[in-house]
Formats: sequence, C-alpha cells, structure tokens
Amino acid sequence: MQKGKGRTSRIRRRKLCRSSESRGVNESHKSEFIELRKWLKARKFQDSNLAPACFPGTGRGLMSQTSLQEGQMIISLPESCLLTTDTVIRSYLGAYITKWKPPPSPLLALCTFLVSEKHAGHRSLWKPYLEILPKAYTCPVCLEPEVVNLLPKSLKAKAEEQRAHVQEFFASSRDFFSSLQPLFAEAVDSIFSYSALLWAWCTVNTRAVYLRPRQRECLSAEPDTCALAPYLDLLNHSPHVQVKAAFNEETHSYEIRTTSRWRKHEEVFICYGPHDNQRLFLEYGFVSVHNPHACVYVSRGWNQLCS
Ligand SMILES: C[S@@+](CC[C@H](N)C(=O)[O-])C[C@H]1O[C@@H](n2cnc3c(N)ncnc32)[C@H](O)[C@@H]1O
Repeated sequence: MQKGKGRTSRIRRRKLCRSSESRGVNESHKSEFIELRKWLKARKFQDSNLAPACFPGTGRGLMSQTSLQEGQMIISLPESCLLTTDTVIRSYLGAYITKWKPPPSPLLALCTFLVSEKHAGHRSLWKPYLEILPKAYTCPVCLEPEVVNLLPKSLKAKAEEQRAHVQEFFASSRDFFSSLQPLFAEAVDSIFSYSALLWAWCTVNTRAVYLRPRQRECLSAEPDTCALAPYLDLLNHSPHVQVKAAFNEETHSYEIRTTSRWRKHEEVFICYGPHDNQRLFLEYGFVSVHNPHACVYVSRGWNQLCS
C-alpha cells in the first residue's frame, strides 16, 4: 500500500502543518532572559503567563504558558520598568538636557539615553534589557540603497524620505551630543555615531508603546508619548486580534488585556494598529501575509486612464 496518499494522512499532514506554524521553541532558559526576569522582578514585575519563544513564521515573540481567556490581563508592567523621558531626565543626562537650548525633543532624549547606556555596557542599570534588543533592524531606513532601488516606486520614495528624516535627525543632534563630552572618556563622535543613533531610532520606532501626552519645559513641544516597555515589547503583531492596552493610573502599570482566547503554547499577539503592509514595512520592517488592511497604492490620475 502506498503511504501518505489517503484522507487520514492528508488530515494528519494538515494538522501537523498547522501546529508547527504556531509552535514556538521556548527560550526562557536562555541566560539573557533569565537576567531580564531577575531585573524585572527587582522592579516589582510579577511573572506573567507568557514565555519568550522563537516561532517559525514570526521569529521571536511571547508564548502562552496557560490558556488565556477573553478579557484576561496578559501582561502588567509596573511603571518602574518603563523607560520614558522621566527616566532620562532623572539620569546623569538630565542636567545636560535641561541646559540645552533649544530644548531637545522627547525622541532625542530617549535615543541619547539608549546610545549612552549601550555604550556603558556592564555599568548600565538597563543592561538586561539592552541585551535582548535586536542588534539590527529591517526597516527601510536600514536597507542598502541598492535594495531600496528594488522597491515599488511609491514605497521607494517613502523609504528615501525616511532615510532623509533620520539623517537630518542625526545632523541636527550633533551639537547636543558634543555638549555631553564631559560625561565620557572617549570622543562623543565615536559614541553617538550615525549607526548608533539609527539603532536607537529604530528601537524606539519599532518597540515603543503609547503613553498619554505629557509636556515638560526642558523638552521641545513634540508629543512626549513614547515609552519602552521591556519584555512586553516582545509581543508580535497580528492584524486579526484585538487588545486593550494602556497605562493604568491606579495600578501605575502598563496593562494589556486580550479580547481573544489563546491556547496553551500558542504565540500571543497584539495589534499594533490597523496598518496596511506598506505602513508595517516602513514603521516596523515586516509585512503581514494575510493582512485584511492590505491595499494597493495607485498614482494620482489613474482613473483618467479608464475614462
Ligand atoms: C515590538 S517588537 C516585537 C518583538 C520582536 N519580534 C523581537 O524579537 O524583539 C516589533 C518587531 O517585531 C517584528 N514583528 C512583529 N510582528 C511580526 C510579525 N507578525 N511577523 C514578523 N515580524 C514581526 C518586527 O521586526 C517588528 O519590528
């Protein structure tokens, strides 16, 4: 008898395929995650039902360790674990930020802190978090110009706009970086290089959660709404789920509740927003295969061709 041609074997194959698509390999035993959990615990984080894992379709993400019901809290991260502009202003950078005129933007404050702490290495209080951050990103701004040239015309233009924006961000921040020289033994140019700032910009752009806008005199008027949320920022995006995510002023924690159900050992997703694939690629460096928000961009005046 020939094997693997019957109905039962087709069903078995389909089931296997479906489960291996979502089955991740638990990574919580890895030293970087053990260190991160210790660090989070010291900052009052209570272990969640999630574990870091690597998934075949989406890469690193978080896996449920128990089944999760609709409306259940999936993660609650205390304020002490969040990296915000408050963290930066309270740090050794605070005095330099307060002195600098015109005031640096909230984004520049966060990026400067990330670069500086990364440079501090073992001396950084944020080391366990910095260690799990990606070393490189896949947003268009990080692609080689030859690769950008291969993108469809409208996306290529957006990618070039993004590159120009980050280059301008770097150029306009260099005087501020120079003012930080007293803090470092090495030349600031070598610490706050374009590639270091690009890494920090992508870290904030692809991982930050949204906080209610705040305004501080020592920072420029741009919205101060970004916070880095260690561990919680390991959650990947799915356009098919809904979550409620916000900072809870009563518990002083950033909380995410799911409106979906999750089985044990499934990858748990959140939704970054109703983004089409162009937006996902530009902001986060990936596309979603079955994206209900996918759309086709057409040039202005296309409908005149049809008349
Ligand atoms: C907030 S982080 C999520 C955790 C990230 N995967 C990690 O390993 O640190 C956002 C980044 O995760 C990746 N990502 C998120 N959702 C994804 C998905 N559905 N498919 C592929 N990559 C995804 C993208 O690189 C995105 O910039």
